Amino acid sequence: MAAHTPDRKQLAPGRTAEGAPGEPVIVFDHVSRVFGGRSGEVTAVDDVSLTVHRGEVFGVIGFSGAGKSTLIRMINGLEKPTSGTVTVLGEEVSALSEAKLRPVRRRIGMVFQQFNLMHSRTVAGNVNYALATAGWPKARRRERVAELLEFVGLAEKAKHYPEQLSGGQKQRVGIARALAAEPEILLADEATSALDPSTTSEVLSVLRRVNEELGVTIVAITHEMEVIRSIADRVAVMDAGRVVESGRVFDLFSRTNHSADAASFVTTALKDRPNAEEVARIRRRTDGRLVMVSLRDAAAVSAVLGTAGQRGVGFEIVHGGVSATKDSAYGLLTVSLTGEETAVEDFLADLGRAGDVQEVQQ
Ligand SMILES: Nc1ncnc2c1ncn2[C@@H]1O[C@H](COP(=O)(O)OP(=O)(O)OP(=O)(O)O)[C@@H](O)[C@H]1O
Repeated sequence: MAAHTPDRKQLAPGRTAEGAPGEPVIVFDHVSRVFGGRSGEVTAVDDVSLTVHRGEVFGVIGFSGAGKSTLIRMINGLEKPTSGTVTVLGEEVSALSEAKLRPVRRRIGMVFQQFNLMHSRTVAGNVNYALATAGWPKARRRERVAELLEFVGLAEKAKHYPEQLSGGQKQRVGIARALAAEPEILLADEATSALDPSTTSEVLSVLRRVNEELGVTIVAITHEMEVIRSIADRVAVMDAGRVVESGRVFDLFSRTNHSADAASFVTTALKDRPNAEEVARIRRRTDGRLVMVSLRDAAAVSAVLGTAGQRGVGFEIVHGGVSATKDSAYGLLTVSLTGEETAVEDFLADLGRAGDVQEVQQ
């Protein structure tokens, strides 16, 4: 991609050498969006403040209706806040007229759940059209189209029409088109929600390369935990318009003490936590004390579990799972502990130093 991107390194350097995030590129400051309707008002986004830094992949996750689409649409000015400000690449987009928004929008690409390709144009034609719209001179477009299709692995499909492609291939064309004019930010609106699991991973790996190789900042909204797990650095969990939890992906997945609002989403989405029905089933066959232990440091937790026998504590792993995020493995085990109360207390204190421990309440 170097041919037309001589200043790409200065433009979008991604993280610094030390791994610290770049400067803020998207800032939501106390943003609310209220829609009026016949059946009353809906607060789609409710007092959201968050910052996305250059070079990161920021995920926004939540159930349908949580306000994710409204939030992402405010980044490129397709939606305006009712109150608060949205600043993107240094411009307060929430205050800009359509005409003044145009140059900012050129620096932001977008991919959609339903791909939104033009069916009467070939794959190359779709990408070329985006370049033409962005004002690229004809002489430079052909080479740029080839470069983009090469990047998304579809060089040999240039002359095909969208209907001849699989869902994953269509979305890769969507990504090539979104990257055409060298955006600094890419917005992905449920980019993999229409795809099956294998094509989802193919598209996610292209998005990861867009971030890592081109240094493009990505905001991905999704209801799929898998998307967050595999590409995001940080995540905000939305519920009823509010951000109920945010932070590094690993921290969110490995924590047991979620706020009440976030807990309902997180426990539903993460299968390593027993739901109420599973807890009831476990309780029927064990009368031990049930605790959830996060494996932030699996070796440390294993070392403590290994001392159980000699301390007179019996333990059984009754539920759990270990998965990989973008950076590392995390896991959550539910164990049933039996033995003298003081021995169990003592053991739990050590376990709490190795991991994050929470008593199962239900
Ligand atoms: N233009 C609109 N007019 C009225 N209400 C709207 C409008 N857009 C969104 N809403 C309402 O705002 C709330 C949040 O919707 P939004 O689409 O942002 O959520 P979401 O998390 O993206 O959900 P989904 O994945 O289903 O799109 C919903 O209650 C929705 O009905």
